[in-house]
Amino acid sequence: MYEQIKLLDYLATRRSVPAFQMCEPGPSKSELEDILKLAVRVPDHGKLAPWRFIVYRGARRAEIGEALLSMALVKRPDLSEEMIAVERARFTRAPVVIGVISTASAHAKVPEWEQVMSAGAVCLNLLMAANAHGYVANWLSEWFAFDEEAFPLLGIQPGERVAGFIHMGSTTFPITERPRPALDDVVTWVGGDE
Ligand SMILES: Cc1cc2nc3c(=O)[nH]c(=O)nc-3n(C[C@H](O)[C@H](O)[C@H](O)COP(=O)(O)O)c2cc1C
Repeated sequence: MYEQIKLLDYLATRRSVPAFQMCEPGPSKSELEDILKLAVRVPDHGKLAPWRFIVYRGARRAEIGEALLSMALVKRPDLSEEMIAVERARFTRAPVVIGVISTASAHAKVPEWEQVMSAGAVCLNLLMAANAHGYVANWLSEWFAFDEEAFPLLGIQPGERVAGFIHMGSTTFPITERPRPALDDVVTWVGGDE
């Protein structure tokens, strides 16, 4: 499992697992505290900590799913049975969901863009910290990350934005690789020699 391997091997094989392939157990509260302590160790211009966490656990996850389903049905009363089940299960696929909330705002010295990117770094760090504790994880957003009508339900304040909902748990599925970009497609070399 991930917690036993060398950093280089980890980075070369790290993968997310789809939330619907997750199961119990998820991290305990004390493991989550350890995971969150690791996650906040990110580059953060100005030491503003322009992000915060909302940890969704236990029975409340099912209540949130029911409420999201009600909201989805108001927008799309013709939702298929399959999508009704999907909406209902949004927060119960994984044992733990952590909302990474960007609190970025205008600042005299630190561009808001940099504050937002720091929240993205927190999300990746959360995936890695979960893996280091033996759990699988996935960084999702989904429609309610962009629908401010859902924010009160999720505990998100006006003006805040969702960097991601990080799902964590265990899995019985094999973790498969996915295609990665070819370096030639994404790298421009400037200067240097062979
Ligand atoms: C900001 C962000 C939001 C994402 N939201 C979703 C989503 O809502 N639904 C989805 O299926 N995948 C979403 N993904 C992609 C998943 O994280 C996907 O499983 C991931 O790209 C797998 O990559 P990895 O195996 O390298 O971790 C999102 C990724 C990012 C970076």
